[in-house]
Amino acid sequence: MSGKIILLIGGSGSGKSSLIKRLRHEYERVRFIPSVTTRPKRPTEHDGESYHFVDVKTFQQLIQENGFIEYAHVHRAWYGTPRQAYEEILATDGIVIKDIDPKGAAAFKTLFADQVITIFVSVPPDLMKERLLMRGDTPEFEARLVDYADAWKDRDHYDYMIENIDFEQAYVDLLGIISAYIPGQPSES
Ligand SMILES: Nc1nc2c(ncn2[C@@H]2O[C@H](COP(=O)(O)OP(=O)(O)O)[C@@H](O)[C@H]2O)c(=O)[nH]1
Ligand SMILES: Nc1ncnc2c1ncn2[C@@H]1O[C@H](COP(=O)(O)OP(=O)(O)O)[C@@H](O)[C@H]1O
Repeated sequence: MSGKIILLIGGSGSGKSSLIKRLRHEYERVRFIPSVTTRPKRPTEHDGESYHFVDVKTFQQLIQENGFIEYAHVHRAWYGTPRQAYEEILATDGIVIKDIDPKGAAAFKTLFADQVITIFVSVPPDLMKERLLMRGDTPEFEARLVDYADAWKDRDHYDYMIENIDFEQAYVDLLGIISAYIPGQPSES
């Protein structure tokens, strides 16, 4: 297996999804496989784009069928990485990017070792709070900030760290880390 998995770790509102969205827009060879979650869908989300939204019973069934590479309980919901789609990409020289919680990142490193590149996306807590409020996240808000404080303590465990204050700069920093792994040129769209 020669594919690469880029994992973005960071608190809610650190900008992981925005960085992934921009990268996918510019580099069509970078794949994104939506995870499966029991979290309620946000008004701006569509099923099958950011996530596949399922109920807890369906999630449990997928666990029993060995449908996940890893799964974890984060912020009151379950999240799982679909096994089949990942294994297909990893069997080729594909590149896949995803955001994941620290436990999931550790599981990926154990399973796929050097195929995995972990990047911690940091953001000052006051900006994070502002962005979450702008996104309309009021419930579970404090829990998300506490989780970020925990993740920050472990930031040295990751291969790289980028700071997302200015989005363009953060994106350039991300590209600087991963462009060597992206085959071909940016897409023209
Ligand atoms: N372990 C694991 N964590 C995931 C997966 N998908 C998303 N996450 C993480 O779950 C947390 C919550 O994600 P999300 O509901 O999108 O909230 P947001 O980070 O506030 O936008 C984040 O830390 C994600 O990186 C997955 O498949 N497995
Ligand atoms: N550098 C930035 N400056 C201002 N707003 C940002 C920046 N990065 C992300 N955002 C905004 O902050 C909110 C949370 O970003 P998002 O990418 O959803 O974070 P995450 O996926 O890490 O939870 C979104 O509304 C996004 O547009």
